[in-house]
Amino acid sequence: MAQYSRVSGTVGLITLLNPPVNALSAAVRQGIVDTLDKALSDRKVKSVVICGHNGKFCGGADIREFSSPLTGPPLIPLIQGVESAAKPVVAAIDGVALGGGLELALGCHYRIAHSKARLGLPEVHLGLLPGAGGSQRLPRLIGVPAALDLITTGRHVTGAEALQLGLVDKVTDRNTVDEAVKFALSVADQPPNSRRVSTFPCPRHPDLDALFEGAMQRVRQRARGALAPVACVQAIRAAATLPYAQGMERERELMATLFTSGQARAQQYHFFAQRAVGRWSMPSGARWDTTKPGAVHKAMVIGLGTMGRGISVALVQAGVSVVAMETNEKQLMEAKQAISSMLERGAKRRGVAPALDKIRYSWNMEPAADVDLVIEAVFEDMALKKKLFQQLSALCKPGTFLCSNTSGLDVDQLASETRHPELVVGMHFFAPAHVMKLLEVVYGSRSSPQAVATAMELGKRMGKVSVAVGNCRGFVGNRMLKPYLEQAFFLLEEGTTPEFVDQVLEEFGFAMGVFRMSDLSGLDVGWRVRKADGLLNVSEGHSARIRQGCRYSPLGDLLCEQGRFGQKTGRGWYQYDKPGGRVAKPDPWLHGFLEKFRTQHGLVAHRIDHQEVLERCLYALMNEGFRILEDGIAAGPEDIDVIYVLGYSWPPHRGGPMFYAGMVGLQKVLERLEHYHQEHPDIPSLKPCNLLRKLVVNGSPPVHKWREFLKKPQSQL
Ligand SMILES: CCCCCCCCCCCCC/C=C/C(=O)SCCNC(=O)CCNC(=O)[C@H](O)C(C)(C)COP(=O)(O)OP(=O)(O)OC[C@H]1O[C@@H](n2cnc3c(N)ncnc32)[C@H](O)[C@@H]1OP(=O)(O)O
Repeated sequence: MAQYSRVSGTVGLITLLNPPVNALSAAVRQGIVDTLDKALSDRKVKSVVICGHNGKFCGGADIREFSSPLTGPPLIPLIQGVESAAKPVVAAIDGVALGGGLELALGCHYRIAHSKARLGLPEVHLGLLPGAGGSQRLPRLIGVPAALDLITTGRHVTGAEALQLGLVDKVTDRNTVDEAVKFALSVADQPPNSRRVSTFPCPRHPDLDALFEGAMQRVRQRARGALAPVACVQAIRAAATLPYAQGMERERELMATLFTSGQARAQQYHFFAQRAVGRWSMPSGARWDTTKPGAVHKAMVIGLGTMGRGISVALVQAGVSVVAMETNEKQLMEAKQAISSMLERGAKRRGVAPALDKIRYSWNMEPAADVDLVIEAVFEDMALKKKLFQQLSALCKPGTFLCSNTSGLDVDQLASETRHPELVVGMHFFAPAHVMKLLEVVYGSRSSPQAVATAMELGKRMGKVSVAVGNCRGFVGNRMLKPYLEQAFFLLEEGTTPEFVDQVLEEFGFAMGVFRMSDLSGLDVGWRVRKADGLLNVSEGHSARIRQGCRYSPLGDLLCEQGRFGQKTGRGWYQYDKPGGRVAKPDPWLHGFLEKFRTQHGLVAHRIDHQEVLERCLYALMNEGFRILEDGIAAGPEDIDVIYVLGYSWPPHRGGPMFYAGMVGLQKVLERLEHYHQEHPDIPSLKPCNLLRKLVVNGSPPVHKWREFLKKPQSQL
């Protein structure tokens, strides 16, 4: 709804009221129509201010309403009504003005913003475009290049940047509504005719064709296969080339296509899933809303390789004092330099001073005695980590949380080395740790709810989306990755090439196909893990393609034996112009090697098509996701999907693997898995999991109902 009052004698004040972000629900839209009517018909009112309750202007259209038939006054004519008002209307922008919220402000005749307010048109992240006139008014106000940037990236700008762009008329550090009222008094006598943005000509640009071509190329590269960014560019092109009314018609057409698309549904699901994972629970019955996190003022990071450096930066940027530790003095010095420059670059980007005084460096463990939390980020070696946890347990003050940045080792084993296993959790960061938004928080069988709450909260302070998951090999993300990688290797054995597999996966929307990714992260990483797992030993009398009773592809191991570790050695699944080179080129040597391998093992290459690559890689991965749900390692499909989109570059417009399984149809996923498992009975990951069967038997319910089919955890509280 919206509240109305008259202030300072002649200013009609409309306050949007819909906590927490004053989204433009049907009731709010009706409220605006009614209160604007009141203000315009009140003779004592000379000008109008629109603001939001509780320091937030407006978070945009109410996204929850998009999944049911639209009711209440539509937004486009409402904003048109504001713009055509005969009395000056001023938007007082505090907190946020996003999406429809900013579009409403663009319909006002003046915009006054707090310097720290955040303004933006983030609809592209919801699979939409700014469809309430935003795509037509913004370029008219700030020019085509700036509008292209804001609308296609969905990025937020501060009030200060908005002023530079010409998006707002004034910024203030004082009370925004008071300032807006003063401003409204000052313009009360000025007819708003010349202030209607829809009547502005779009600022000219010397080479529109080149500008739009470049923009189209960028969006297609950034989000392969996503419809919304392309539609955003098309809508802005309409603003630049057509009269306003025709531009609005084009905006409406493009929006109608997006609005009902599966991609929009997927991206809106992802929006709410990111928020839902914050409401975590553990099998013990412990929950986010009944557990208080411990205070973390000071933390220690042990091991300053790539991960440790990124974690240290993320902690410092979150305001935590850090002791960064590394035993090797040379590495410690290198790390210090690298961390300082990362902090300086980050501070420059955010327009603040670098908090270099928040971090100190140590080559020994002694400072651990005085910290609230330790994150170890040493080499992925269980024996090494165990020893470290023993030492920490003896050294730390009572109550210090001990966290491991392991990407898949057993958290319970680490906890069992300590005197207080309840204080131990996994904090699995993703590289680069100061950039990537995902954090897997891994609870072991003895982790206390408070330890989990502390890690979850710390992740949030670092600007991450934290997902609580159970303890198993690889946790959620890496456990699901295993069958996906395996399928890709098997497909090579059976007849295809790394280029074709990557092309299919990239067309699906992954930023990088599986082989390019493997070259980037280094083939030796998985090789070392397989060695530790005893997978490199061929049992006597058995084929090299069977290990531990299941089908196994030795291809990755054979490449490693040749020193082909990927980009860093200049050779891997592809060839590069030099070690460290980034441009992957098909490698005739590898094609020959694959042929030789097939001959050696009596394999006859067959034609593998696009569908088979996609289905075998993705359905095997989804199948493992269903197993993870069945095992209670993830509390719900949203947790898995958020992990995959934020940590494994699953395309957001496909929602995540579990959401995508629902989009494809669970029946179809089951049938195809059955088909492939029949063809390859020696690949257990292709055997459809029971939960998938159970969901299909129960009519393939939508993803938000799957939790009803999961085993209920037994509360032990
Ligand atoms: C037949 C077909 C016809 C088709 C034609 C159709 C034409 C239709 C025309 C309609 C035109 C509409 C055009 C406008 C579109 C939009 O405006 S889309 C929305 C754009 N806005 C956003 O994307 C902003 C989303 N929100 C945020 O980014 C953040 O929430 C925030 C505002 C920056 C606040 O962040 P923070 O303080 O961290 O809080 P959160 O935890 O994120 O949010 C708190 C709760 O509020 C919920 N929420 C936030 N925004 C919205 C929203 N816009 N709608 C609904 N709900 C919202 C959020 O989910 C949190 O709640 P919980 O999920 O319960 O935790």
